Amino acid sequence: MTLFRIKTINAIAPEGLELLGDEYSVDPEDNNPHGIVVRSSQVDVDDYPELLALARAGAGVNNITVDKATEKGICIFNTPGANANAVVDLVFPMIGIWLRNIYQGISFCKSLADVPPDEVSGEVESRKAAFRGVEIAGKTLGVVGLGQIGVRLANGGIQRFMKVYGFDPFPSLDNIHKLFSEVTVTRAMRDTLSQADIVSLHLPVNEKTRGMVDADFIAKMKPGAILVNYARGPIVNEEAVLAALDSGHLEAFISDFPTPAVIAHPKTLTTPHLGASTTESEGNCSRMAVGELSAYLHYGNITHSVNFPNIESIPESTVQTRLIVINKDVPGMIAFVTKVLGNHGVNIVSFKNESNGTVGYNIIDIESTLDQSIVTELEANEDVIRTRRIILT
Ligand SMILES: NC(=O)C1=CN([C@@H]2O[C@H](COP(=O)(O)OP(=O)(O)OC[C@H]3O[C@@H](n4cnc5c(N)ncnc54)[C@H](O)[C@@H]3O)[C@@H](O)[C@H]2O)C=CC1
Ligand SMILES: O=C(O)CCC(=O)C(=O)O
Repeated sequence: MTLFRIKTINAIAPEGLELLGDEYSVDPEDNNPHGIVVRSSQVDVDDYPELLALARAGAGVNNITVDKATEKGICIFNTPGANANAVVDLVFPMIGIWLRNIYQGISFCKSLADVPPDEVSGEVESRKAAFRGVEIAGKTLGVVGLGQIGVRLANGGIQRFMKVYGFDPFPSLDNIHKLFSEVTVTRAMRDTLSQADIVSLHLPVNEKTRGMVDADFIAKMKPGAILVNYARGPIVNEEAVLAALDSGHLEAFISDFPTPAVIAHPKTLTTPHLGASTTESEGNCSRMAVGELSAYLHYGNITHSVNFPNIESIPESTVQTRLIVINKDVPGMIAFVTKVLGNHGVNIVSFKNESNGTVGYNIIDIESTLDQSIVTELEANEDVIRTRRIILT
């Protein structure tokens, strides 16, 4: 029997979707789903009246109306780290492609297709000097954003015999602990920028970082440095970058977010938002997204939400009803919920609460059914955002 309707948007790897059992329908055409799995397409949660949760199979959630979702009690997940290796696995080759003039070298080889066969090796040897490059080893890498991707990139730089500097204004302890000790973490961004031959961006786009890479940012970079953007297009002020490429202050701009002006510039290399596009990464993201979504839909448990607190509670076998109360994070809500339930003689087996400063989330296990009238009473409180009654079988 179908309990939950899932809508997929974009190509979601089957490895994850296959984990959903018979209780789920999965349909890209479903316009009234309980859950959504999406990659980079724009999603406005207002378009889905019964939506409970959305999982972004990836890291960035700038394509989703997260603030609206919070107001409506819709849980938004992402899949931290699931595609990080794929990004790192592309950024280093892209830097190498620029430094070693690979692109020009490949075009040159293609141009030899019409040359008589006995002349090809002569042409190769006599003209290859034009494509001489420089090595990654020995260069200094600056990583802006030491999250899942940034830490792997910084460590990868050390493994490639680079000097590595990194900056992050809000580093998580988990990520910092994974950094190799050879990486220098600077307290100010300018100290990373001023040291680096190659600056790579690995931070989210938000109201604080939109346009962050402007003329001032670029002026703090070493003359002749290379800028790499595999984070998000709008973090970079394109005009400032193009001006710096023209003046020579930047040697090159390597980006996953092509625009007409960037593509047209001779000192750029672009890929079509390919950072996460590997079989392995798509499988990882899909499996993680589906796991998060099903734990939420079945049990109300939360891991890796970007707008709700993390919380997990395993129900006792005697529990019949799991009541979820999602509320604004204001004082007195636990007392309010327990009072309403107590007034109606409801025996609480387990009460678990977490908050993230904006949303309070309560998992309340009950050994009986729960009347709709009690839920209605809870929902009448203006600080209650949403409730769910999950019947455990
Ligand atoms: N090109 C692609 O296909 C992909 C792009 N991305 C982009 O890369 C971004 C980073 O991904 P993850 O490392 O997985 O995320 P993450 O959340 O693990 O790390 C982001 C880091 O950026 C830091 N940060 C925030 N504001 C900052 C600022 N002003 N300056 C420096 N650091 C700042 C955060 O503190 C955090 O440590 C994502 O938000 C996404 O936009 C992610 C995956 C694939
Ligand atoms: O799913 C994709 O291809 C894009 C991945 C991405 O940009 C992200 O995870 O933030």
